[in-house]
Amino acid sequence: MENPVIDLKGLTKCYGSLKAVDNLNLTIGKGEIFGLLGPNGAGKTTSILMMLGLTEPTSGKALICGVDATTHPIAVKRKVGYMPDSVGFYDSMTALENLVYTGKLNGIPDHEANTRALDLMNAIGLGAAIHKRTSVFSRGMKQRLGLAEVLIKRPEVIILDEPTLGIDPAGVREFLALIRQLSRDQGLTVLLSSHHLHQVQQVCDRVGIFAGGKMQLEGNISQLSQSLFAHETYSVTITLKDPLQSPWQHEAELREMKDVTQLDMAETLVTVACLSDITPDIVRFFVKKGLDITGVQKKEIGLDEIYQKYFENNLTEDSTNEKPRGIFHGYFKK
Ligand SMILES: Nc1ncnc2c1ncn2[C@@H]1O[C@H](COP(=O)(O)OP(=O)(O)OP(=O)(O)O)[C@@H](O)[C@H]1O
Repeated sequence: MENPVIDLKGLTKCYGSLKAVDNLNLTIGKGEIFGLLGPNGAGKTTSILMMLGLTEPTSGKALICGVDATTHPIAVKRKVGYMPDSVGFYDSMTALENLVYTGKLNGIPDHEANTRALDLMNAIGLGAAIHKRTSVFSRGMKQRLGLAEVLIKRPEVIILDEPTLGIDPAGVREFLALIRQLSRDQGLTVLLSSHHLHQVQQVCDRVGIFAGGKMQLEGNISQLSQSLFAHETYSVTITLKDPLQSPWQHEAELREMKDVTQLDMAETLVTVACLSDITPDIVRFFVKKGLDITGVQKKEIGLDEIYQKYFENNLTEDSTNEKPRGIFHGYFKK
């Protein structure tokens, strides 16, 4: 990748004999939204702290916009906005006052801080609450205001740690849409650490599964699913009005259809596992054979299945800092 915004080279952090982060190599490009996933204790926060220059690596480097986070932490802090999982405000101040104050702390002149704060309050959907004290803000409102505080210094990268924790589903959708819009419109690079697989899947261009201090899998959802579920990337279940006869005279023909890898038939249900989305071909097949279809259900392999399959195969539940046994280790690395 040319000129990555985040470039981690052999990043390692040891706490005594524990390797919390073990030789992490990762590049994230401008405007990319990268999702960092992993169980508790995997090493996500430690990695983020090293990227922010808040903790020193034992070895390796974290370059942010080309700047070494360890040797130039202040320069990196100017370029990066960090939102922790729980954000705090001065509760006796209004939302606008809090935001302007943060702007001034970042060296933005009064007038400019005020203009930026007002623009941001509207952009994050809190335009009607600018004069409300943050003590009466809901969790979702606080998270939005937290995002505005991160954005007021116009960072090139934002790092969000569990940003949607405690927000209701509608709020989560809006929050993620906002992140995506910022990334697309302004080329903002986003690193999002989360346990919420659906959310990560909705918003991230690329994801990494982190465990035992190492990046175990990395890629976009379709790369990960095709590699882990080589024979069942999609599955289509057809419900028929009447049960099929056994043996069914057209079974061999359906099995031989392009990209079909597996077929299960039970009474009125036919499930076809396939390598690409051939739902229309499958439906056409049944209609041509004169069979009445009452339902079509398509299932795509998502991040939930990828995550589950990875950990089913590699880790036991309570072994968060053990080395995975590694049958997929290195599989998806570029
Ligand atoms: N200051 C510290 N001193 C000693 N060990 C630490 C320290 N900080 C983190 N660790 C250990 O390093 C490992 C990685 O922790 P880290 O907080 O980075 O994980 P995480 O992936 O962010 O977990 P979570 O999802 O629970 O936030 C854990 O085993 C943790 O106990």
